[in-house]
Amino acid sequence: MPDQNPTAQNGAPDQAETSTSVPFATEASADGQPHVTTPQRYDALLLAGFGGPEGQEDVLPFLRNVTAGRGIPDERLEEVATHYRHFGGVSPINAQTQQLREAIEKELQDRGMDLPVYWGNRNWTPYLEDTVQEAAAAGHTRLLALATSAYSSYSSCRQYREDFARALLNTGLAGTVMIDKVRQYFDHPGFVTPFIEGVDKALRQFEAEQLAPEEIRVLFATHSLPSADGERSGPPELALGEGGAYAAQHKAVGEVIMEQLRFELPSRAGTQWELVYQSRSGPASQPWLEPDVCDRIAELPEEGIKAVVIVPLGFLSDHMEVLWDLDEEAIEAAEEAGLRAVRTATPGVHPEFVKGLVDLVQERMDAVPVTDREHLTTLGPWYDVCRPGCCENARRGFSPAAAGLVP
Ligand SMILES: CC1=C(CCC(=O)O)c2cc3nc(cc4[nH]c(cc5[nH]c(cc1n2)c(C)c5CCC(=O)O)c(CCC(=O)O)c4C)C(CCC(=O)O)=C3C
Ligand SMILES: [Fe+2]
Repeated sequence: MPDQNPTAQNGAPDQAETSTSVPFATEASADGQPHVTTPQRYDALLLAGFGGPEGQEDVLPFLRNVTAGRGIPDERLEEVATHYRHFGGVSPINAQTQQLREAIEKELQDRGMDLPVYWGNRNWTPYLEDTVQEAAAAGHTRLLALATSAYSSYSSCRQYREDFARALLNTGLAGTVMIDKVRQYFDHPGFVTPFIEGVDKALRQFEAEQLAPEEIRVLFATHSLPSADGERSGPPELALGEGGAYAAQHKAVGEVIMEQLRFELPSRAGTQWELVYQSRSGPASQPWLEPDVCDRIAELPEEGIKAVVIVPLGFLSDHMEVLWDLDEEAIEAAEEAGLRAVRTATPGVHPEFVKGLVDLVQERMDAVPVTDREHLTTLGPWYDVCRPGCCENARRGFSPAAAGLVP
């Protein structure tokens, strides 16, 4: 019998979960193609979020859920706890995911699409497991998931797929309910447009202050990962090396944003950009993706930089990683370095982003041919169905995952 414990379970998989014979290959992947080529009838959407604490007493249990079995040192957890405590123990992420859910519901309604939107989290209530059970009880058995994460890596893609598999196993719904997942949307115009607007606005501000293009640096910031997870991000056959598909996707999106802004204003050709990482945890002995945003900011004055545009490229909303690690720490690093600094907006519930997400759902239901799928980089359009071995966790063994092709 699978464990019925309703809390998030990030620990070692139990016996039932290590079996590779669990039927998670969905109908959508049955033809073995990376893209879904036959129209699909989904009967509900599953918005899969990260989750965050709702009060001081939730902070430690939440952090334990996030880090279970992941070897994050206690000092780091205590430090991260103070970030949450500073905001009354409440992360804004749950309210933001709820707003996104409402915006998606409205967009679906406006298009006459009859799909209920269920919301479940990885690390806090409402837990995915309870949500899947609720959807099934209401008769919804063909779920299309949208995760609040645009890129490929264990933390940002596969872990959600493992969460889905675990939810199905723990509720006894594996084989009854299927969960497919919308492709990673890092290069979908709906995701990229809000960033283009934000960087444009910030550059205009600095340009109006008579800063030369060469004196402005655009820093695209994303969550750091253990280097081993970076290397394994994306399907193994792509073999993208250091940083893997995760870094390659961010760099490709950064390039598209800058190209667009230089096209609008050629004088911006002198403004350079780079990809930086934030929110590193893990033991100091373990290599993580670098450079760190604050370390880079400290070095920039020597390179003649006077202002930085800090772009939260890896995130969807202004949650704690943005409000603390960027708005407090990176902004403070810029002040110490004597740099002007602006942090640009996240997609949030920008109408283009919401429309883009619903376009992705529609594309999947209609099995739109790959040649007609919106994508702004040569890496895309990303796979509908994750390939075997995609984004595997370098630190733990195999766990079954839904929404992927079984080898
Ligand atoms: C790639 C990535 C994203 C982006 C994709 C996505 O959005 O999914 C992301 C988002 C987020 N990360 C968040 C919070 C945390 N992440 C942690 C820890 C970790 N994140 C990792 C990666 C990522 N994380 C990793 C490799 C770890 C190490 C432990 C592990 O291997 O799992 C820890 C533990 C303490 C610490 O180590 O910092 C916390 C508290 C919140 C919620 C913020 C809020 O509450 O408002 C959000 C949106
Ligand atoms: Fe994180």
